[in-house]
Amino acid sequence: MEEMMSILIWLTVICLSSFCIHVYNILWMRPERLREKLRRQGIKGPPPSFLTGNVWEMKKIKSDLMAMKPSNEAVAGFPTANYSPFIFPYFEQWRQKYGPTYMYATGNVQNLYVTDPDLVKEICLFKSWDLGKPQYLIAQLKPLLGLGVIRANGQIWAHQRKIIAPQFFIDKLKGMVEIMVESALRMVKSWEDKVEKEGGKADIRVDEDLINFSADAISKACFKSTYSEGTNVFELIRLLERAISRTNIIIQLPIIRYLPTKTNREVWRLEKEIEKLILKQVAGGRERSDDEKDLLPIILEGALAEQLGEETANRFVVDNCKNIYIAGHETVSSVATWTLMLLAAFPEWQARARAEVISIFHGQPPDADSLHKLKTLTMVIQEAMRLYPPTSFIAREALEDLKLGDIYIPKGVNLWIPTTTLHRLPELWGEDVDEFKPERFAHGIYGSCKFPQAYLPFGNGPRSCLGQKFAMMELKLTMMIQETMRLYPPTPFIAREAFEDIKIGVICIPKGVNLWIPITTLLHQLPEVWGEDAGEFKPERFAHGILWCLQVSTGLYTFGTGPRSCF
Ligand code: HEM
Repeated sequence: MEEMMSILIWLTVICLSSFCIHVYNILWMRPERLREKLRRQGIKGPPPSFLTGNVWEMKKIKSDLMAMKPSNEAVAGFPTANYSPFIFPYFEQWRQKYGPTYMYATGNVQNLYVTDPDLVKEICLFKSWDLGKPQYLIAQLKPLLGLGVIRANGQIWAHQRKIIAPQFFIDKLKGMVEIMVESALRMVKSWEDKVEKEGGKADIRVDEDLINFSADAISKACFKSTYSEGTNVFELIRLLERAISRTNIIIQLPIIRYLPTKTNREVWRLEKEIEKLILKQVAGGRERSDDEKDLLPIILEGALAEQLGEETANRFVVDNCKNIYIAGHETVSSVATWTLMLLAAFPEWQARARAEVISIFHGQPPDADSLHKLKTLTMVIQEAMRLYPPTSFIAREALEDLKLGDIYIPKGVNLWIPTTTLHRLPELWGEDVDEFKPERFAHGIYGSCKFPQAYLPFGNGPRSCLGQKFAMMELKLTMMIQETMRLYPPTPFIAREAFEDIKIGVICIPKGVNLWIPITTLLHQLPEVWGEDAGEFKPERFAHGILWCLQVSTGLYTFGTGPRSCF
């Protein structure tokens, strides 16, 4: 009996120590071996701590920065100043110290930060499946993205990309213009109603509306015919997104995701509900004729034709529905919001973009064929995405040992390309890198900077954004709303009250009198201001900017003018 006990004790000790060795190996030895291989090639980086890597240092650098007041220089540069050193101060500091390519660790995940343009190009254009999306992110975001096209690797990814990509070819997208216009018009109408209801002026949270607009457009593309049920799916996906963001963890141990914590239980419940709803709608959608089919049933049929089997095909549709929604709504709304902001801050570009829209569409509803003619608007959007790319990083993991340029990357290293930094490197873009200059794109992306592969709002190469054309169409259509502003500005009146007796021009205005300037009826269509053809769409009036086309310099009141103008 005693002998048995001692054997049991020994066995327990052996099991426990091998478990501890295993955990120690995962948490420290494995990343340390990767670091050693990188160090031997001359790659440097901040020294990591056990368990947390460089996370505490990142937090400290950030909190030190937050404790300081923003410099006047940064404030003065708004809205185009470089924000990257404020949001990711650790990356900027380390880049100054260790050069354009350095290593750092987040918990037990070993990373390589890359801003060397040649290496960036190699990474993006690398075709082998040995380079894929980071595995730890796949695990962390599994309930949200499953094994859909955004996170999948290897054969599974290739299958999905092959089926989904054709749905975003230009001939398929043509049919979506109508859907997008419908969503955009609904948004503008809601603004007009609000302005009217609130007596001629209203505060509008444009960013929130644009998120709803882009979500609306994606919902309709996926679930055209069962749109209202589709909206429910996307509401649940938003809840799931929020729940997952609460499970952010530093140390990557798979077991944490299986513990029945409150958040994990909520995530599991939402996952099930979403799956049930999507499959119900896809089943209904499949019964429709080919012409009326929505995106998801088409994807499902593609998956079945690839002989993936019913269960895998269902999984494929559910995951990719979530993927398309997540990839496509906040990215588009972020670019749309920044573009509107920049157009408001740079009225000369606003006028040029508007003139172009009017000259091409003559007040007619937009169609897909004419959208590509909007050269100025395209330049403006491209410059907005350079200054404010919605995706801050392109991420990859070496799934096998591989060589990129002169660097040997051991299996397990994660590569991070910071687009926000690459888009602001003076050595690539010139000394005016922080200025809003859409004209840098006058000869396309290839003529825009010394190393065009460093312009990565949509990524580049085999994993580049599938929805790029869809997004550009959506963005151009959103911006076209601007075009209607001269004849139909969202604010019909500019209102002021005289708080004292004052003199304006030759008129004495007594205290208490309210002044109403009717933008719509008078100024934007006034023949004395715009000429006898005031009521017509005439783009050429903006050919040399706003001031040139007006007979009085402040006739374009879309955003107001002077000290109380829209900022
Ligand atoms: C302005 C809007 C958008 C931006 C800036 C954007 C940006 C990106 C970026 C940076 C990537 C990763 C590229 C890489 O890792 O190399 C990506 C991937 C992807 N995007 Fe977009 N995206 C936008 C809109 C959309 C829309 C509207 C959709 C769908 C309707 C979409 C679907 C996808 C998909 C499916 C992928 C994964 C592709 C793959 O891994 O094979 N995106 N996007």
